Amino acid sequence: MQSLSQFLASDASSASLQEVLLVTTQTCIDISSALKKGSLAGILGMAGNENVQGEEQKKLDVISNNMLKSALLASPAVRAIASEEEDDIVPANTDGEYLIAFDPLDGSSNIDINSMVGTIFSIYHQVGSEPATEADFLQPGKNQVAAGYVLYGPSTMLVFTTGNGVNMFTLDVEQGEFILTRENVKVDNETQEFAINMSNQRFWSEAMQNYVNDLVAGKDGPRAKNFNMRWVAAMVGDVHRILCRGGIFIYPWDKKDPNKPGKLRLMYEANPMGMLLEQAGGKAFTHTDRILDIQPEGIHQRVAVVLGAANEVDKCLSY
Ligand SMILES: O=P(O)(O)OC[C@H]1O[C@](O)(COP(=O)(O)O)[C@@H](O)[C@@H]1O
Ligand SMILES: [Mg+2]
Ligand SMILES: [Mg+2]
Repeated sequence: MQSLSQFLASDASSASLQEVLLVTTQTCIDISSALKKGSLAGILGMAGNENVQGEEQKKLDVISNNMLKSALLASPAVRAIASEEEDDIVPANTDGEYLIAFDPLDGSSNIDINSMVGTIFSIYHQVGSEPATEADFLQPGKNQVAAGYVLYGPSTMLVFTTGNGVNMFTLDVEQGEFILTRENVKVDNETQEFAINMSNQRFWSEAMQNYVNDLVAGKDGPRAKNFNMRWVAAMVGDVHRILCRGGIFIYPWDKKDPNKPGKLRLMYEANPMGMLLEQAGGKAFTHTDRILDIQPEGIHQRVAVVLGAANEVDKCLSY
């Protein structure tokens, strides 16, 4: 039974990257404990604010953001952070080597129904020698040195990569540490399961409507096989299912709100999940581009996402 710190020591990560990963994941253990208390701690419900993207913040969005922020800013290895719940980047230590972007609580609409949520993180090298600016964060996802998530489900799981494959850890609640429980996860090239929010169907491109119609047509349609559908409403839960048993996840471009051509955030959601999927042998694209190749224009940028089983992603894009 290998603990996270033992694993990291053998994973060829630098001491400072190990430090950043340990601080991040230890804070997620604290977030997990807070989530377990739920209503008893008076932490459910709305915070009464909006984030920079005009989304209403839940109390737990703010609590988990503040927990990660204060832990990471105190770590000497951290140069700056960027968060879905912060308007701007927050500089940390001038000698820090790493930039951390995170979605402190993904799927926060699930909190009030006691369903799956998670924390997603993405780590880059600081490039310049000056105090960090937003421009330092605007690196394509292929520059990530590590990426992962912590899923707060029936058990709390850590899934991450440092570019040497994807490994899964389960929180041992008694010991308060993550234990390696699944090594070198791979996603099958083929699948019969898709995830998309069907209620947006009328807003999608014609090509996306045709693709999903053909999935739903099952054995009687051009794909000649039946597909199952799942939607957790937390990307972290949908991606975890794909890493565990395969599938394709799509949050496509839609015309519902012209200011939001994609819903998911490039830096906090698409890039870290894209790196995980590629490391597991899958693919991650927008409608046209490999997600990890996108040159970000802003830290809160949104993109369309098609990720999962390699052959199914190719099939989707071929429409
Ligand atoms: O409301 P919808 O359309 O089901 O969208 C769900 C998607 O939105 C997100 O919840 C956005 O994440 P946040 O909770 O961090 O804003 C994704 O995790 C998820 O895939
Ligand atoms: Mg999210
Ligand atoms: Mg969030």
